[in-house]
Formats: sequence, structure tokens, C-alpha cells
Amino acid sequence: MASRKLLLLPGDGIGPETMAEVEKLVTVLNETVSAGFTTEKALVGGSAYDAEGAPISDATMDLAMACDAVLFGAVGGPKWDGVDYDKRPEAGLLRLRKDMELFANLRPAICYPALADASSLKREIIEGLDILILRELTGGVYFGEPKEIIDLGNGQKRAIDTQVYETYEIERITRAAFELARTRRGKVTSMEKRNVMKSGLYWNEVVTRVHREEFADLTLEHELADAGGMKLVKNPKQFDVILTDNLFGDMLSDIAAMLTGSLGMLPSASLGAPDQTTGMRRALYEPVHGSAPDIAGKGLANPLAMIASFAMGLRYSFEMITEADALEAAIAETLDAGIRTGDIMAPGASQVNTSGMGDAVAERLRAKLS
Ligand SMILES: NC(=O)c1ccc[n+]([C@@H]2O[C@H](COP(=O)([O-])OP(=O)(O)OC[C@H]3O[C@@H](n4cnc5c(N)ncnc54)[C@H](O)[C@@H]3O)[C@@H](O)[C@H]2O)c1
Ligand SMILES: CC(C)[C@H](C(=O)O)[C@@H](O)C(=O)O
Ligand SMILES: [Mg+2]
Repeated sequence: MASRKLLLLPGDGIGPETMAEVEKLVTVLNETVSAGFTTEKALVGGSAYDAEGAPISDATMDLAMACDAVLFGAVGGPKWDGVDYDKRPEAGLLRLRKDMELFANLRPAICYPALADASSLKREIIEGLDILILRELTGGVYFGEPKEIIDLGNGQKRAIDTQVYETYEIERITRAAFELARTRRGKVTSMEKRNVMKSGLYWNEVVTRVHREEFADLTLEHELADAGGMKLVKNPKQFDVILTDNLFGDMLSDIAAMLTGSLGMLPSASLGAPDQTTGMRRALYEPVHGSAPDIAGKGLANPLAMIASFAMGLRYSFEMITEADALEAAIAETLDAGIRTGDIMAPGASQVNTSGMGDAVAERLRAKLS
């Protein structure tokens, strides 16, 4: 039997609630197809800060480096608003991304047929939507130095963040975008702000060159990121793969979430480069949404983004394609059956809590794999 090591980092707020639903699916996979998953759990974010004094401990980082895939819930919340900047919950997630070198963040936005009326946009705009935002995740303004607030001594301060991209960082994310586009509809739209940012100008230059030299059979388009955001809402189906930097990717993916009906629906995969000898790549799977402090502890969280993130893990880390397809079909069938959490509730549907949604998916997955 295969042995597959998962590190579960539930985190804060609704993170533990949504992770509990994934644990049910791990059990289903072990029982039906002898998947051989073993799980270990550790703290991250505010809960790690409270118990261990840091948003992620070195010991947890070691576990993350040693496992086959990390499943991450969410971190943050008002409880930790006052903690030192370096120890804020979000710093735990950023350390995982940086130290594991997870430069490619895949954020697919799919409109399930049953949810075509859950979006704030008209049905015809989002029906059949299937786009992929590829966000560069280990560079840009998130990590550039200097990053500081300087006291100018005259009652004024200067706050600085630095947007930095080097050639290799743009080249590798561009290659990832075209490789993904090749398995889809063959089009990449790169979004930056070349009209005001040197990094945007250089991003555009490198993407154009990599396309010309290595992927000339595929289509490349460029958009300024602000206009791209507008087009994402106006006519999202014109896109296939959207290639963008760390900050624009963060914003564009939250916008894309509303095309699918709810932030509670958007999964993501964060991938590193394949190891030269084993071919395995470091990977972390997490929903796009945060810890949702406003609904935490009430059983109101939609676990489907976390569950769909696990499905991406089956696909990208474990090559369990049949099982990934089955899990995604189980999600679609659950929605088709009118089972909804509050965020995607519709007239005539039946509302369930977080656990009820997880049970409904687990039951359908078990039926498919048994
Ligand atoms: N990956 C992460 O851990 C991550 C991502 C984004 C934000 N955050 C952190 O989360 C905290 C809260 O941030 P925020 O409020 O801006 O964003 P959020 O994503 O937590 O919530 C935004 C809104 O969407 C709703 N929502 C989010 N996920 C949902 C789900 N699964 N089901 C139903 N409704 C859901 C929330 O109730 C809220 O109204 C902050 O500390 C932020 O830094 C963490
Ligand atoms: C929590 C935060 C650090 C994170 C980000 O800004 O990348 C989140 O918003 C995301 O989209 O994953
Ligand atoms: Mg975000």
C-alpha cells in the first residue's frame, strides 16, 4: 500500500472547521481505495503564536519540509491585531510559501452549474466559467526589501514596501503558465502595470520573450492589471490562464471568487519546482479565503474551497486523477442536489452546516469509489 504523508495545518477561525471535513475525506480514501494517507497535525497562525510564541515554529517547518503535501486551513483574526508585525498570524503562511519555495499558486475559478445564480453577476456572464489565475507567490512586494517604516524625526514617517522581480522568477512562472495553458484552452493573459512600474515593464518583456522562444504555438495577451480586473468582471469567460504577480494575483483572485458565488468556493494549490532526482514537488493546498472571524465557531463556514483544495492535492501531488475527478464530481453532485451552506443558499435549496456539507460530499465520494 502506498504511504502518503499529509501535514494538516488547520490554523485559526474557520480553518479547523473546514479541515475537519477534509479529514472525513481522507478516511474515505483510505477505506475505499487504500490510499495510505497518514496525517499529522500542527499549529499555525494565531493559535501557534498563542501556544508556541511564533506563527510557525521551526519544528512545524521541519514537518512541512518532510511531508508529501501540506493542507492549510486559514490564519488570522482580530485577536492578534496587536502582535508584532513579524509574529502576526499571516507571517506563518508567508514563511511556509517562501521556505518551501512555492512560487506557483494556482487559483482556479469554476462556476458550478448549480451555482450560476449564486454569483452577484448575471447568469449568462458566469455560466460555464472555467478560468485559472496563476499567481507568482514567492516574490514581488510581499517579500522585497526594504520593507519598513522609518521615523523621519519631524513628526513624519516614511512607509516603504519594495516590488522586486528577477529574470528567473518571471521566467519560471511564465513557463508554468504556458504549461498549464497547454492542458487547457491554450491562452495566457499576462497582467501587470507596465505603464507605471519598472517591474511591470520588465515582467512584460520577459513573458513576451519566453512565449516567443518556447511557446509560440500558444496565445499570449497582455492587459494592464486594472483593466484586466474590470474585464474579469465584465466578461470573465474571455480568459483561460491569467498570469500575474503576487499582489495583483491576491486581489484578482478574490475578485474571481465572486464569479463563482462565494469566497467559500475557491481552492488553491501552491507548488514548487519538481525535485531533480525524485520528481516530487513541494506543495501546499489551501482555500483562497481567510479565517472568516465573523462566522467562526458557528458551523456556518462553507468547506468546499478546502475540500476542492484537497482535490487539487490528489491531482498535483499524488497523481490520484480518478480520485480527484471523483471528489470534484461529488462536490458538483452535492450542489446539484440543492445542498447549500448559507453563503451560497438559494431559494428552494436545503441549508446545511459545515459538517453537513462535508458529510454530503463524503457520502457521494464513498459511493463513487466503493
Ligand atoms: N490563507 C489565509 O489564511 C488567509 C487568506 C485571506 C485572509 N486571511 C486572514 O483572515 C482574516 C480575515 O480576513 P477577511 O475577513 O478579509 O477575509 P475572509 O476571507 O476571512 O472573509 C471575507 C468574507 O468572506 C466570508 N467567507 C470567507 N470564507 C468563507 C467560507 N468558507 N464560507 C463562508 N463564508 C466565507 C467571511 O465570512 C467574510 O464575510 C484576516 O486576518 C486575514 O489576514 C487569511
Ligand atoms: C493571508 C494573506 C497573507 C494571504 C495573501 O495576501 O497572500 C491571503 O490573502 C491569500 O490570498 O492567500
Ligand atoms: Mg488573499
